[in-house]
Amino acid sequence: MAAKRKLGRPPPAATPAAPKAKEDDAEGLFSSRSFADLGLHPTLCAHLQDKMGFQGPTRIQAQAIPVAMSGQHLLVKAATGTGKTLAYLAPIVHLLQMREPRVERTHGTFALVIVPTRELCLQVYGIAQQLVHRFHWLVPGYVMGGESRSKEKARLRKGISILIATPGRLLDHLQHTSSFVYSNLRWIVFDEADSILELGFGKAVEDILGLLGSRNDASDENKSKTDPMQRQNLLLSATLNEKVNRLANISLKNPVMIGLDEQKKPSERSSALGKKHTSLLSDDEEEIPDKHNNIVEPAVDDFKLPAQLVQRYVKVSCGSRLAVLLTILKSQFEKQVSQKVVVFMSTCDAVDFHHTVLSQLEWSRGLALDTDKKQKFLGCKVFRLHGNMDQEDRKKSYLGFSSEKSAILVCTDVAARGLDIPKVRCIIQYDSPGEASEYVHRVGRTARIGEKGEALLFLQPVEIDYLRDLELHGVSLTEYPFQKVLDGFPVNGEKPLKRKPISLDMHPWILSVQRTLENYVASEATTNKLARDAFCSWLRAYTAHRGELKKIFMVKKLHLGHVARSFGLKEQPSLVGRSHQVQLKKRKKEQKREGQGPTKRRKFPTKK
Ligand SMILES: Nc1ncnc2c1ncn2[C@@H]1O[C@H](COP(=O)(O)OP(=O)(O)OP(=O)(O)O)[C@@H](O)[C@H]1O
Repeated sequence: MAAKRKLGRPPPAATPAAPKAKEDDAEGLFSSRSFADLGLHPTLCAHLQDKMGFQGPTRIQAQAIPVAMSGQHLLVKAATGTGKTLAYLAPIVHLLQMREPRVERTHGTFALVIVPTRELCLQVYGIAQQLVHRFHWLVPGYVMGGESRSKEKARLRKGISILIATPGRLLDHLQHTSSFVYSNLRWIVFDEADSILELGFGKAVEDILGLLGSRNDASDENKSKTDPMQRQNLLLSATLNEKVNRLANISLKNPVMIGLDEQKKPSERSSALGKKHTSLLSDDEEEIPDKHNNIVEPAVDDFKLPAQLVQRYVKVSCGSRLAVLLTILKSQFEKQVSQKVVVFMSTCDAVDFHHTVLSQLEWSRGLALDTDKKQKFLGCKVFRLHGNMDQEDRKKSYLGFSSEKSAILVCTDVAARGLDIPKVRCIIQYDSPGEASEYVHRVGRTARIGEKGEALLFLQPVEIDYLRDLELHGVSLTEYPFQKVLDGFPVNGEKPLKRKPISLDMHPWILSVQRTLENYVASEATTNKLARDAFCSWLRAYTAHRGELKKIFMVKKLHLGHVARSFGLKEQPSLVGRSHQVQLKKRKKEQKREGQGPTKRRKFPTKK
């Protein structure tokens, strides 16, 4: 056991190589060290243990905290839900609380944490608030899109020691809030660094680093505004990519790397970093640093997923997708009343439509035809979350779902990054995520910090090659036993005794759910409009898959009548808008070229 350090004594300087938690077993989540062993202040250690319930650091924390306290730049890649937030916040709080003279609000901002989404901003702010509980002179705060600028200005004027921010709003304040003091800035943290760049904040990040004088290639004029010698930058994510390389090249000097390429010698790293500064704006190959300049290897990378996560896929034909989703959710909540499920969709309109269906669809119990007594198909609360909601609704939804014991959250990828919602048991990816890294973050909302978790990916038979793409990243899924789930449901009040093999689309239960769904969508004008809008936006999103994925998610292989069916529509809505017309023309041209006639459309049984 390492000797305990004295109060206030600076921690020893770390070596460039990340210190390994020697006593830890290789696969375990937790380190065998204590927080005190890592050099954290006793008051902070006591608070972590007694008030936050953390008995000891996770392995990633045991590796990162001493390095962060040593003042070195840091690049961390670690699986979702392994405690990366504390890995950077605890050392910041530790170092700030012991600062002499004591930190005051008029000193402005010392630590800046940049995050990609508003919900993550609130979440990190919440953790910072807990951590400073015993150090009342440290003030955390946040600025983010959707909030009142003038109120934020007032808070910045008063002074915020640890500022959590989304990039756009931060840049806005850096440019327009003259009372924002950042001359004492010591830390810049990029949490979910790859996502910040993927979401198109590259230019904002460049401007932020420029204004803060924190680019390796900053002009002398900018550098003199602050004290870059004191600056420490940290980049973290469960998935790092080529773009992060560029950000690392711009903002990190001789970083210690944790969780990636640990064999690479420090000398290689430093020479790599010093050589070339690249832009965060372009995907142009020219801009990509050569292999020797890379911090994050560009090769296909294995993603680390929580070992206890059960990952499965269900193969469903397009027309039955929604009936199958409803059936799976029903079965999940019947098996276990108290649980939380997150369902990922590709577009905001799809979230709005499915949220309405999941929360409002009614049925006659057992799908018996002779009873008028209707009840909700799913009994639990359903929340929604996407980027087009207004800020108040977004906050309510996120906090509402977080505090429920039993609920469903229907959301876009706005909820995929970093969110730590307690007790989420199952992640359903109803629409495929596209990039494998997004898959990792979506499923990472469950099985956090050693808890159990399940993930289920919906795939159409024509999309099944996506499994191979995931396998390239070390992610492998097994098939979900949906037939068994179906067998558990009664039809016309009875569970069929002996079952002959029957196709899923023709199964009486699925047909009945589909009928219920279509009648509901047809009878409710608002839901019908939601369904049509969702249909159009879903198709647009489907055509937007990038690169290699275009070969798997091919819009020309879709039967639009079946797609309509998956939105509870009896007929395909007319596709308005230029992009659809272009798409249709393209489809026809391609069919002609391939010598096919228009796809034969199968008729579905009409409803009575
Ligand atoms: N040392 C610890 N002991 C117990 N629980 C911890 C510890 N550190 C963090 N946690 C808890 O683990 C959960 C996950 O932490 P956190 O959100 O920081 O993970 P993460 O690695 O940032 O995940 P993601 O990559 O998804 O953002 C949180 O609920 C947090 O409170």
